[in-house]
Amino acid sequence: MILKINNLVKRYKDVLAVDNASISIAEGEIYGLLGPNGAGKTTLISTILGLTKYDEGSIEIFGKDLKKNEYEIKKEIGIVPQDLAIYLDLTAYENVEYFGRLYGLRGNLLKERIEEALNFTGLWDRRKDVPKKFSGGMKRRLNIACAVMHHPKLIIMDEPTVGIDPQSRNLILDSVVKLNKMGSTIIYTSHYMEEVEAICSNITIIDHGRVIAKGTKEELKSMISFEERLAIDISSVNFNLVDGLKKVIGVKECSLNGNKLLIISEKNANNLSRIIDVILKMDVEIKGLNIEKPTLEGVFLTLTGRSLRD
Ligand SMILES: Nc1ncnc2c1ncn2[C@@H]1O[C@H](COP(=O)(O)OP(=O)(O)OP(=O)(O)O)[C@@H](O)[C@H]1O
Repeated sequence: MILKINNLVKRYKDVLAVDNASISIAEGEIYGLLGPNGAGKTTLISTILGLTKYDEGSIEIFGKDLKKNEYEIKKEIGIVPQDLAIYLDLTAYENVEYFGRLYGLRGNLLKERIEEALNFTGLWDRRKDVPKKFSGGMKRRLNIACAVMHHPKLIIMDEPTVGIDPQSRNLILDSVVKLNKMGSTIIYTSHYMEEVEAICSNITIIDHGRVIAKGTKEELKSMISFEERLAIDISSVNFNLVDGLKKVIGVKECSLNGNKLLIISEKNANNLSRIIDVILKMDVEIKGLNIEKPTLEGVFLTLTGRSLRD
């Protein structure tokens, strides 16, 4: 395991920010930490980085106790914080160079890594510009270039796509996948479930400082996929249709709302072709069909009764 958090507790006076959390992350993963604002993601990350002291539990990184090996461990971690950590008066190139020197890189290796980091964040052509002239998304990308240019074993990204344009967002998501392929394990925190769904292999969902669910995307979704929902737009209303569809094996419920049929079937009913057959035999045309799949947002909603978004 690259990171092992056991029964971690962190209190800020009366606020229990992390409540007995246990998380294990294997090498090579893009691991998603998903939770709404205030769930405790940032606190969890600062304890992993040794920036915030915790009250109970333990943290092991690269198989070593964090408290006893903090300096050695931190050298191998790259952090992309929520707040920008770049120098607005230095050029993009000088910013990455500055961090490279801090990590102890010199000479040709330093030059290679600067070029690599600026290229894969899409900023090489803007290397001579100062970030004062950059958009929010470009500044965020420069932040990433600075944080990862030393090829750390573990990269922690704290909501790197909040409030930025879609082009920068896509570039950042692509660069996360590239960094992972280049050998880094990545912890990615977000409250955008579609991002976590797109890039993460394993996910922990936290709420009010507690781990409320963890597993692969499929495992999490199967927690709520005890039924399958199908919405069908039809050309004309035929009331015999609902009765006919209710007789199809596996159909639990069928209702008609205007020209839209909603059919709920048991999980793995495999009855789509039978359903279509029944509709077409009644001379009703199918205008559209949508199989509603379970989402991580749905998992969160089912477990907490609330949406992930503010
Ligand atoms: N320094 C602090 N002092 C007191 N309370 C704090 C402090 N930092 C965080 N908290 C509280 O701890 C809880 C967890 O906050 P945290 O910032 O870790 O959540 P988060 O999931 O990262 O949210 P966000 O996405 O908004 O950053 C919140 O209730 C927050 O108000």
